[in-house]
Amino acid sequence: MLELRHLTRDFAGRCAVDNVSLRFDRPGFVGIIGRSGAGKSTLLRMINRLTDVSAGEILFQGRNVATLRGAEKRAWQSRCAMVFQQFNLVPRRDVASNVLHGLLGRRPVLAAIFDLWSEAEITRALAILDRLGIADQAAKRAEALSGGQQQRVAIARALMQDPAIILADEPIASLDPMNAQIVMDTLKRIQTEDGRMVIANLHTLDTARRYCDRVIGMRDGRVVFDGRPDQLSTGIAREIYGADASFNEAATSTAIPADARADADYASAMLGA
Ligand SMILES: Nc1ncnc2c1ncn2[C@@H]1O[C@H](COP(=O)(O)OP(=O)(O)OP(=O)(O)O)[C@@H](O)[C@H]1O
Repeated sequence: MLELRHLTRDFAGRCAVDNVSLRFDRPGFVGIIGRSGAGKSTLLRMINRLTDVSAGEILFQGRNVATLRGAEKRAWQSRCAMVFQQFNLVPRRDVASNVLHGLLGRRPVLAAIFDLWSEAEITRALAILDRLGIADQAAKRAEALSGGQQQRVAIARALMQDPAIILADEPIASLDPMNAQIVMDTLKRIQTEDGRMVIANLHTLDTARRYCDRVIGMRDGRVVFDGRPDQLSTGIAREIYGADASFNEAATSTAIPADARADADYASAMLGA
């Protein structure tokens, strides 16, 4: 489905991503972990073409998308929607408009300038918000919502693009544990129910272990681990994070409660599950 071949990115002589080759044969929930500066964001941003590649190929269904330009590049960007740590919504616009903005890459310029959405598009945006448990927020300004709600709006905007892949760059790093859980549960649900691929940069090991089918560990721009979460031993984690014998897993914990029934119930209620 997606293959990265010898993907490399240099910034002024410094190699942020160094000759990374990875295959993603089927949709799954992939977590990328590593210390700050390991190259996780640069890797995701290259896949989405927000950052140009210095060398290498990004093959999606056999076609190299790393060299696309103009409309073809925008079409690829709608196939692999990004979700960011800071949500990147338009704060003063209402929630429904923010979700509809997911269609901007596909619209004629004039229709986009005047926000000319069809009834079918509006109905779809509201249905997505409903699915994510935030339909009642549709008319509010995005800035009036909590961080967790804003991130779900960002996910709804991504879904509006009907992407094959969702690239999430530290999607829960700005959220408290309860909201972090709701957002991760939302991404997981989208992955399993829709069969979309989710690739998420995660800053904590426990989240990667809990949600991912596959974990990729990066260090200094290179892939140093690629396996199942149960293969992520403390020793391997040490290697990924470059920590010495004093490495303590708790230091990489978001503290999403591992077994908190009340939180799980709350999350399910919020998701309308
Ligand atoms: N636009 C840029 N210009 C110059 N250097 C950059 C740029 N973007 C990233 N880098 C450098 O590339 C390296 C990898 O950064 P990147 O943000 O990809 O790492 P990361 O693993 O996502 O870290 P973090 O979790 O802190 O975001 C770092 O040394 C960073 O300073």
